[in-house]
Amino acid sequence: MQNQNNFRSGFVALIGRPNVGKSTLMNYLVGQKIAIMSDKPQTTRNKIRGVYTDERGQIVFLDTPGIHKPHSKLGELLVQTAQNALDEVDLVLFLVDAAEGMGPGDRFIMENLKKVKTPVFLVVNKIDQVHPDDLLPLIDQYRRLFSFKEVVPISALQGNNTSTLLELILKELPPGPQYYPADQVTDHPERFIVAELIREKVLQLTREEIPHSVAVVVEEMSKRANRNLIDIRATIFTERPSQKGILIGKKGSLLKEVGKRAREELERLLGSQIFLDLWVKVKKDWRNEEMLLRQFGYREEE
Ligand SMILES: Nc1nc2c(ncn2[C@@H]2O[C@H](COP(=O)(O)OP(=O)(O)OP(=O)(O)O)[C@@H](O)[C@H]2O)c(=O)[nH]1
Repeated sequence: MQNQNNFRSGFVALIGRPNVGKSTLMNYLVGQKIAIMSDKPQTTRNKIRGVYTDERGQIVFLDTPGIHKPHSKLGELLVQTAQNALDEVDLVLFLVDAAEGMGPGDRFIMENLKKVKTPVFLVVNKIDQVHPDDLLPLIDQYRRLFSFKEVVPISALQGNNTSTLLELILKELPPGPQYYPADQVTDHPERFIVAELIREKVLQLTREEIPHSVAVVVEEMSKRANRNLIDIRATIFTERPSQKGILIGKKGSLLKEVGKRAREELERLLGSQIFLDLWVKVKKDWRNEEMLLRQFGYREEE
């Protein structure tokens, strides 16, 4: 039984330029291979979470979209989301890349952070790639521009100093409840990737018959206790009933094929057995409604 009085919990936003290692850190801390890592920037575009739990407390990580200068209405929405997220959390982790050094993107983020009241930790990642002598001058550079509550150098890839980071985070969080069961995979980064992957299979199999406006929402994603199996329930939204018919196909054959291809690829990607439950629904004019945009994960238009 956890001691309710000492148990701490709260929400922590992870921010940083693309490629600084946010997903790697989340994966390391949460202990599962969840977010897809890649060398391509902007793989994690929407607001997503990982949950870390131990006997001391629970940290709910919000992997906010990168704060960058917006180019479209949806882009603005994205930056606004990031900004709102930062105001609502208990702590902000600002991740930077020790090997890359400080860039204009970092300065832009620090300018935005000045508008936020939440305490900020500077997390200097990829220290395995720099000489220790170069670390202090780099940290000084950041410190001159912003007043950080803590500065923690780490290697998310190798796990160096990550336990210190956890300790400092937990110290910063208020006493609170356990929001999520310890073994639940919920609202994880891969939801977005799962949705994108299903959408890709739909487009591959339907060609011109289904327009690119088709949207996929992952409604539920949970890991079965003590088993390497993830249950995923997802809905494919089309604009017209006729498209729904096409997507389902004769006796459900097309939908079945979409599900089969998506499942096989997801199993490879996530290294886990997948039970995929796919639905098709008609949602008229979803593109025009902001509410639905939210639901669909603030996806930026190509
Ligand atoms: N050497 C080294 N490489 C790292 C470390 N952390 C992350 N990387 C690498 O940096 C690259 C980007 O890492 P991600 O975790 O995908 O970065 P991200 O910040 O989540 O990127 P976006 O999702 O695009 O915003 C990957 O190739 C990682 O393997 C680290 O501590 N050391």
